[in-house]
Amino acid sequence: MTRREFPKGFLWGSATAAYQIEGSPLADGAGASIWQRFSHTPGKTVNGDTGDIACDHYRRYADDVKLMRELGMQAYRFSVGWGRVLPDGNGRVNEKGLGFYDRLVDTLLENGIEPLCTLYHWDLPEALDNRGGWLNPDIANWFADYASVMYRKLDGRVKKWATLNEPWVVTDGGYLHGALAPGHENLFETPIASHHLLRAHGAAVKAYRAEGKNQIGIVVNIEPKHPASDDPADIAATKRADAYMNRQYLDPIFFGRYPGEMKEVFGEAWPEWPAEDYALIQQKIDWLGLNYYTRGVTKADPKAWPVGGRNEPPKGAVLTETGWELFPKGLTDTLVWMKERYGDLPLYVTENGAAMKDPPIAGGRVQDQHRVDYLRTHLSAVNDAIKAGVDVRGYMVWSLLDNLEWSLGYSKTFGIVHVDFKTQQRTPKDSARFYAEVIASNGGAA
Ligand SMILES: OC[C@@H]1[C@@H](O)[C@H](O)[C@@H](O)c2[nH]c(CCc3ccccc3)c[n+]21
Repeated sequence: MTRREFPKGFLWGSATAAYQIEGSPLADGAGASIWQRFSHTPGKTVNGDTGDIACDHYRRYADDVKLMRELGMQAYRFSVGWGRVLPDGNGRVNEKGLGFYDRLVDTLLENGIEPLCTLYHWDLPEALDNRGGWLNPDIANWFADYASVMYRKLDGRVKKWATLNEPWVVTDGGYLHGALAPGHENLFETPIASHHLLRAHGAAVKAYRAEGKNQIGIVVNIEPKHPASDDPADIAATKRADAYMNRQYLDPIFFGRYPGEMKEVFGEAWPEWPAEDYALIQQKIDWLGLNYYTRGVTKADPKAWPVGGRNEPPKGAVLTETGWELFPKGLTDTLVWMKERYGDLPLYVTENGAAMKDPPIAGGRVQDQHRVDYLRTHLSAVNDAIKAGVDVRGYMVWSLLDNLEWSLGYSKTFGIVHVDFKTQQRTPKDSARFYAEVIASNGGAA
């Protein structure tokens, strides 16, 4: 194994999201989310799986934090269920819901683990969706008011905030293709939801500047896009795919404008927005989170709506269980690209991991060598970006636990810790043991 030096103080942790692990979606006065409704809608998730129980983390959080400590975790990226704290989405605060996150943060700190808090990881309160949700311009204020409740309660103990997790997935999955909650398939709604997500992000950052004393950023998913061939149609489709996924959200935040290709992608469905929106969206942020899993290879295809290009991994590509090509170099390239395009602000890899066909537990072990190999190659890729001068400050593996993989239910497992959903028994996989060594050696074991 080659020794890989990571900077002193590099932050090693794991990531999860509320609806994917907590269970107890309506406990203690919590308001239902759009994922509660979506997962209970027949046909929307594999096997009709829901987050009713998930990893039962709402009740088992103390044991899960103990497990993080045993693995040597230094940080934990979690998300807050908006509806748990504000059952109607705005207005009255549910103290019991807020109390869960208060206790979770204290338990993390007591175990020497830094909490990183994501305010929105896809589980919009149903009550707000009933008022238009991300299609209602008022949501920027609803989100900022909710964010302020969380800042007042947790800021100081939480020193790194993220407003949104992956606005691209929220809109592409939830408003364009309908694969994710709230399940809309509407070309005209999609850019409106995107724009309101960005305005909500800006409003929450602005609210943070009024009362927060630490750092706030945003988490985006980025896939480097490569043309399937040097056919000009493939190259043009690749540019559109890159704009649509990789630049659509960070360009407005850093440059106050959308990529020029967006008009091509959405055509008559692409709206114009007033200058004051861009001023709100362009609030200065302190750090950027990158969720990296794979690259995209784009083949021109007029039927592949709305980009006019479909993803086509090359022949012979090795794929994970979710069909994503193993391409660790894309992680290096993306980190370098983010620094070069958006500036030298602190970057965190806020998600990286893989769904693999894990072998069954045998003798208390899950020998997930494929996942160990995935982590090793991607950690090496992070190290290459650091050596290239990128200010990468931490890495959160996705995910701590096997959990509800959204519409794919429990059929796909990303955890470094196996969860038996019948008994709720946690079993660290070989990848957890490997990751514990990586942390203990500050990357040396990678
Ligand atoms: O799919 C694995 C994880 C999810 O479980 C996380 O909640 C989510 O933040 C997340 N994002 C991505 C990459 C973007 C993506 C998500 C879903 C489908 C296709 C691409 C992968 N993941």
